Amino acid sequence: MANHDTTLFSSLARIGPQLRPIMWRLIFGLLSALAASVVALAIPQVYRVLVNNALQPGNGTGALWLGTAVVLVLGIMEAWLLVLRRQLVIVPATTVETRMRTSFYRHLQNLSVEFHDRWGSGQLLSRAMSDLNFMRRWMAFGAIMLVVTALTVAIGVALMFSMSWELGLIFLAAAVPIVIFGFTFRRSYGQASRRSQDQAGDLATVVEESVHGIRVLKAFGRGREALDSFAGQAQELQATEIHKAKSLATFSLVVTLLPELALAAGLVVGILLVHAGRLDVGTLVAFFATAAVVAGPVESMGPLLSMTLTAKTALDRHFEVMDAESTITDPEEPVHLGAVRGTLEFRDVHFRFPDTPEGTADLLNGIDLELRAGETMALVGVTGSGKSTLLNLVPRLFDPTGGALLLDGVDIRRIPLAELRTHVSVAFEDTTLFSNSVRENVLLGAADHPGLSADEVLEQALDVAQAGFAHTLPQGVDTLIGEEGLSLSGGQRQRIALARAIAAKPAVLVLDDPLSALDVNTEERVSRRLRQVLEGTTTLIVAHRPSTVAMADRVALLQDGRITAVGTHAVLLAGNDHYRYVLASLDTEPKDLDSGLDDELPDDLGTGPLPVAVRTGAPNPAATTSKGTKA
Ligand SMILES: Nc1ncnc2c1ncn2[C@@H]1O[C@H](COP(=O)(O)OP(=O)(O)OP(=O)(O)O)[C@@H](O)[C@H]1O
Repeated sequence: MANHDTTLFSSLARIGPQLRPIMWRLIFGLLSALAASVVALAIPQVYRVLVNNALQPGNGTGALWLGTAVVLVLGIMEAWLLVLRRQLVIVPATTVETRMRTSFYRHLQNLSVEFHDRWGSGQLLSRAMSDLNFMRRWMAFGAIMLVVTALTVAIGVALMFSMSWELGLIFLAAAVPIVIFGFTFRRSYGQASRRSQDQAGDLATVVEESVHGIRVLKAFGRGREALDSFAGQAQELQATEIHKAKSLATFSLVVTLLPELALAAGLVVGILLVHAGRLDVGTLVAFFATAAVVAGPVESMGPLLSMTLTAKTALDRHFEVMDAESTITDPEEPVHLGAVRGTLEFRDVHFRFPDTPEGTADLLNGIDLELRAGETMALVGVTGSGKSTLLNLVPRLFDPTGGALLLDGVDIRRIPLAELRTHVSVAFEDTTLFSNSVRENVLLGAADHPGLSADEVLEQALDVAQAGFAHTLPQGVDTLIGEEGLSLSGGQRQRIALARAIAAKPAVLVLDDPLSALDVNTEERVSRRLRQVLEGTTTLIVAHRPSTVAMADRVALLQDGRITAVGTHAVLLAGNDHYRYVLASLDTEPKDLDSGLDDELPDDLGTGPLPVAVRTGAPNPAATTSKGTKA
């Protein structure tokens, strides 16, 4: 996944296309910083004239005042040019950062579940936030100052040579070890920088996971162990940071000390040259004033180089993600379904996870299953048999490694992804709610429905999922829920997630044990309403409880990667030993008892104006029309 062997220039060059729109402002920023340096270098030349002429005995004070005024004006110009650099680059640099962050986020959305299974969330978080922050600071300051510093040093050294080649040589001699040391510093600091950014990403993952799982950690009293493990990782990061700081300190020592030594040696040689009459005092003063101006940029070489190496690492890390290609892509020659009937066929479907060891049979090893339009099919199998995985294939969260899934006879890989996902709606057992209102969570996947307002769709979905409790929340359906909002019980969360799947009014509904956290009474009511709504919607539902199985028209038995039996509950119960065995092992109690007393809604609400057809096995014209419109 990670390519750590990129060169500094090849890595930094990758930001080129992002910079193109703001290139002119960056160039002007660079020119103003350069002009500030040139102005700073011009000031010593005024000293030279002052010392050689104005300060000579017998000369008037007029030249002294003029010289002082010129130095003052130059000083003000230098300060103004530095402010101008900031103003020129700050907006474009933050614009590039924002653009890159947004496209990073868009790319994350497009990457397959398989990618997200492999990457820690903290690694992605740190790449989206701190790495792009490093990159922006380098772009707005580091890159410009590195060029300006190099040019200032070059111009300053040329000026110093023009004043005295002997003294110039002394300073050049000091530069050689700095350059050699700079190369070794670059390599070792670059590696440490990479290590530290990766470790920071891992640490962010640990924080994210433990905040997410705080209840489990507390309940099992594992807070101490989690803290110890975190502290261990934090110390590793600290060690890397200390290593970085030490290495930067050594480099800074060299780049500060050598010019200082050169300055001392230059002072001795300079005075000897003045004594020998080969150098005038004004030039000697100007030489050392120039050396003082050049010393600043030379000393800033260390921090600037380290900033550049950190930016290189940040860009490498950014592009590692941006270069990852989604394995689940839109078809090159898409087929648009139009009105969807909702037949779903698994044809010799195979699936294995990429990390499955060689020689192991496929998890799904030749699934053949056909769901008729409008049919409710329960999927039953022992735990770990691959039921959830099979469900994930329907909205193409994973693609089969062999065989095909067909919706209305069309391979789903030939249907544009966005279109497929308007036809297929999902509710997972592990419910994810976003930090939004109930309304936004439920209407997340709901498209426009002819003749129905968003509020009506919301009400119907909440009603079917028996999620009327939402109206009793402090701000009703506008109450903020999810991670940063009100905490809901497991059963309440499940019902909101179920309402979300229903509100999308899909042709195919995929439900992964959606009622597992409900108490028996609520489950019974939800099941009854679901049965009414699901008429006309092809539904594949993983069942862990006999009551869920009872909702289905037919049951499919998943065994050893294959569908070994399909039939009604009664027929399978009478004639299939494995089915009886699986059923006997299914839960009869909810995993997270949710009393359901919070929403004692009348049971006889009727089906309301939901566009459902009477169950005939035939397609539901109303539902089909709305889906056709979405397509
Ligand atoms: N992302 C993944 N990478 C690798 N293996 C996985 C991944 N997700 C699931 N598995 C493995 O695939 C197998 C089937 O998992 P799956 O969740 O589909 O089973 P299931 O029948 O739904 O189980 P349950 O009834 O317990 O929910 C398990 O052995 C699981 O460890």
